[in-house]
Amino acid sequence: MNQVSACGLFIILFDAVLCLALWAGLVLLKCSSCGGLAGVWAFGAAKWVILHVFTSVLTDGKPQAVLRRFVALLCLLSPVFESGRIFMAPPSEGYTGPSPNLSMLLLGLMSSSLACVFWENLCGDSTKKKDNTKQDAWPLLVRMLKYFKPDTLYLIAAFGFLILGVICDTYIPLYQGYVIDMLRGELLQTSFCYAVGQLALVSLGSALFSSFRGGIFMYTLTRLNKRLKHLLFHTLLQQEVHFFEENKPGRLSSRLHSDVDRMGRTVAMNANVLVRSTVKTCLMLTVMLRLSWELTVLTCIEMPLLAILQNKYSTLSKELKDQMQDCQAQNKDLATQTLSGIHTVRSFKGEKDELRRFKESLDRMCAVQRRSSIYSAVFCLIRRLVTVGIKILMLVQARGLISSGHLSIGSLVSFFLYQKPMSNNLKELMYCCGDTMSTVGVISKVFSYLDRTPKCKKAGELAPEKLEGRIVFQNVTFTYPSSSEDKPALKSVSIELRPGQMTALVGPSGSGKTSCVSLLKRLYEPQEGQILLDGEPLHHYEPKYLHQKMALVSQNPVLFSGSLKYNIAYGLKDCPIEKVKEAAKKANADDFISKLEKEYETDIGECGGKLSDGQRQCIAVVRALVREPQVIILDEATSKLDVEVHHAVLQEVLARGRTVLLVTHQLKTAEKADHIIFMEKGAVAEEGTHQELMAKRERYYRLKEELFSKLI
Ligand SMILES: Nc1ncnc2c1ncn2[C@@H]1O[C@H](COP(=O)(O)OP(=O)(O)OP(=O)(O)O)[C@@H](O)[C@H]1O
Repeated sequence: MNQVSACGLFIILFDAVLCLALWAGLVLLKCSSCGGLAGVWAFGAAKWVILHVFTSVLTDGKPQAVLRRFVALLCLLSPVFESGRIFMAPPSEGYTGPSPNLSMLLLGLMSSSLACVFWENLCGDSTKKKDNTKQDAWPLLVRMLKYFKPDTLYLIAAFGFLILGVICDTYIPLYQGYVIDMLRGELLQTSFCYAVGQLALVSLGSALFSSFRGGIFMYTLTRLNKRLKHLLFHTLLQQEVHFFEENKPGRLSSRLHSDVDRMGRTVAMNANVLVRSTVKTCLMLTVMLRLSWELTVLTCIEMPLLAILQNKYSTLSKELKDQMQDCQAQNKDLATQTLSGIHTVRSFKGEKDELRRFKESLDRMCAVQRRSSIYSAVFCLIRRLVTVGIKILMLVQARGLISSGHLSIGSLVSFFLYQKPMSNNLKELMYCCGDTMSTVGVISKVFSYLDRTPKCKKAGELAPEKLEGRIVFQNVTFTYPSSSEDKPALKSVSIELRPGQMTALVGPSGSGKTSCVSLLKRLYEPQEGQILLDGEPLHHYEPKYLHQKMALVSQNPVLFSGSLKYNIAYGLKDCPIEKVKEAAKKANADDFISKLEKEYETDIGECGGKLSDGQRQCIAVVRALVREPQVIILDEATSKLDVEVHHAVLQEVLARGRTVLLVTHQLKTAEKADHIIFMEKGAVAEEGTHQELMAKRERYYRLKEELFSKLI
């Protein structure tokens, strides 16, 4: 930074020398002008080249961007200023160019240096960051606009009404000024009535077109939201199970609802504001320049100052908005988790802990909100100060113009009537740019979900009419995506499940039983080895067919709110009630269902909360049976059933030569199994019939006892 300041100082000195040389030359040659505006621009351009070379020499050919900007400012400020002066000067006055004046030289140097310092301090640091954001933002915004394609006609109508409304809006203050000027008694009554008529017409047009525009925009936005939410939900449902382990439901639901709403609203509303404010600003600027260019220039000075302020504020508030969103998602997750697990929280007396965690999360959110409100207050204060200062200058200028007869009172009133909406337009423009940029984060997150390709194998098409149900695990090794690679849940597991037989997977907690089931249901894919169903790899089968032919009943089945029939026939198209009843009878569930008030139409409440654990398991068994599967997996599925129901279920599932896989912790609950596979630490430890394994176990305990007694 010091090196940049030193170079800047040298550049200023060199520039002063160049300017002095020019003016000394002019004085010596007794030239009264430097060649008019063309001369000023030519000198500016020549100076730019010389200063650029000088800066390159100073910085060994690698001038910093800030120095390049400073050089450009030093060389171009004077020509731009002089061009402005000609443009504003009355046409009668001839232009001879700037006079050789030392104070003008100093003024030019000072204003360039101040402008440079002001710009670099306020915007310099973030320029690079912003450039990147802008680069990322454009493709996202363009892509977002593409989602409006099906609503093109609505949009054309809405923007058409918008432009018509804006045109009418713009002329309202002008006609108000005319009406005020017509109030003087000496003017004709008809002229007054004509002016009032014009005012009424544009006011009516403005109201009519604006309401049409608003209605059509809202309708278009609703359609867009519906489309985007549908698309996002569809994409989410395609993702593999691991995705849902990484992304909490609260966060996904927040993306699906608030984020999609926000991105649609922001882009649609801001496009609306952008067009409206741009058209309005151009029209108003034309009318204001016609009324008084001096007052217009003063109004325009306010704009860059407010723009810089707004820019800085938008960058800061974008960061805070992102933080705020994360805090909100975290809060939502915490609340959902606690409320949905209220039974566990209550039974462990965890209310205090949960309350403390929730309060900590709220505190974090409050801290972000506090920072946001401080920034907002400081921004408001500075903005107000700038606005008031400019207003005072305008009043002083207006007094001079009225007393010299260049401005009428009606025109001044019209001007002031334009001034407020004009600065509002600019504020809206700046706000909508900032707001759009701050929504880019949200848009990119939603798009990242939309673009995500599920990490599942391509769905197969195999759907044979007849399925035997022979399942073979061939050297299957599997590690959960969220686990480290050296901790596989299954290590080279090779097992066979035969049709017409019940095979039991027995083992202690964490031995890998559920992992086998998850692979069978294709919730995950093994890293090594393969699983064959009737000799074909599982992923060759059509997913819907596979899940229908291979039904899972888990220990804690998930039921949905709705009727019993809806839950039993879940995912099946046109499943008649007779079929549902038949399956319920097989699982001994028909008895308790027929005693319910509305039988199969009874609403079982949120997550089946109105049923007992055993009844929920029973419904899960019926849900599996109604699909008429060839393979049934019972993962501790009958642990909460009565003994008779348990036996009835086992008998039923074994009927029709089905392949049955029973998953249990204890050997004794697997006594009905034809074949038992004992698992330990993710591998098959032993295999055999119930008697064989029990005999082995008895031998093992006997040996242990003998050894123990010998030792004693
Ligand atoms: N979603 C998961 N992410 C990471 N690791 C997991 C996940 N689920 C299970 N594991 C790990 O995989 C290993 C095998 O777990 P698995 O659930 O298959 O055992 P299990 O025999 O079914 O246990 P239990 O009888 O208690 O259900 C364990 O070490 C466990 O920590």
